[in-house]
Amino acid sequence: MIYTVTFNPSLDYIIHVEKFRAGQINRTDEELIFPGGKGINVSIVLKHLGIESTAWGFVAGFTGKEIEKRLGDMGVRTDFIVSENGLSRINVKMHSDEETEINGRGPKILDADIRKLYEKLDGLKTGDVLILSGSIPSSMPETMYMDIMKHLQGRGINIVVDATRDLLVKVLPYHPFLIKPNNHELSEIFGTEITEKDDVLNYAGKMQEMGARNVLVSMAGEGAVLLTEDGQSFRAEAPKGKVENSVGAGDSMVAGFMYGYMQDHDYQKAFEYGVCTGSASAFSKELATKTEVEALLKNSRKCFE
Ligand SMILES: Nc1ncnc2c1ncn2[C@@H]1O[C@H](COP(=O)(O)OP(=O)(O)O)[C@@H](O)[C@H]1O
Ligand SMILES: O=P(O)(O)OC[C@H]1O[C@](O)(COP(=O)(O)O)[C@@H](O)[C@@H]1O
Repeated sequence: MIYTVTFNPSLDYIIHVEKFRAGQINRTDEELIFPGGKGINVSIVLKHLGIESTAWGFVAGFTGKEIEKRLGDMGVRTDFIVSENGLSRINVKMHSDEETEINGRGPKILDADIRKLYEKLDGLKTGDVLILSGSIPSSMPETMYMDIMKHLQGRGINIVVDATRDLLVKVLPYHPFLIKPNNHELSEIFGTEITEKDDVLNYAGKMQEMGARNVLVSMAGEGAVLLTEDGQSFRAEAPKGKVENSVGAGDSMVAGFMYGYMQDHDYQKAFEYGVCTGSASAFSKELATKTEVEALLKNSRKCFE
């Protein structure tokens, strides 16, 4: 069974403003609202690909209720912990000449809420997949993901981590099955700009030396690279298409990779599904559907040569 954990779910409010001017009144010409947060997006895309998962995490207030309701309408199974403190955030994604994002801090999560999460984690079984994804509310320690991995050590659970900076670096000694930084996040970790695929692979290798098993690095419109625990490396150009909304492309990539991997444990296939699912989401207003992913896979063979 697959479980995703989203510490800081959101309602993603996606707006289009023809010409955004800072410091002035701007008006939108299109508004969309979706449940979001990285683990939640992974659960939605897995559902689109035909795989059931359960979305765990913390929700609060009326926004939290709306997130839960919308996921239920999509057929995504949720088992959230309802926090009595504040509101789940609304993250604004503005498309104008550029894409601008303002992500909220999120509600305060109490120790009692965290204990409830650990009760759920204690029910995990050998072979389960746990996907820890996204930021944590600012009230929580940067050791949170590491603490969870430490707690689950030796239980045979495959853990995927998609997070930034310390939250990610601290889990490496606990050997996550997969990490998916983008090249900018990798650059932040190593304090140097990493843009070329050769360099990305080199730094992905350093993340492996620090303990990661498989390292998938996304590079938005430049594609991706993968370094596997059995010593293989893969590179891909990004499939070509018109970008409609790249929010959730990284999460879609994680879902696509896990879907591809679960077919027959083949890393090439996992990588191809990962890249094409990421791009299919970027080329669509909403998160990718299975039909969109498979059409892109068929038409993007050149990207993997
Ligand atoms: N502009 C784009 N054109 C084509 N594919 C894209 C584009 N942006 C993202 N993707 C696809 O989605 C994947 C993840 O995107 P990326 O933006 O790197 O992730 P994140 O959202 O985590 O930063 C990329 O590796 C690529 O396959
Ligand atoms: O938890 P964070 O890092 O603040 O990110 C939350 C945001 O990331 C998203 O999950 C999208 O992530 P990606 O574009 O990186 O795939 C949004 O749905 C959400 O608003």
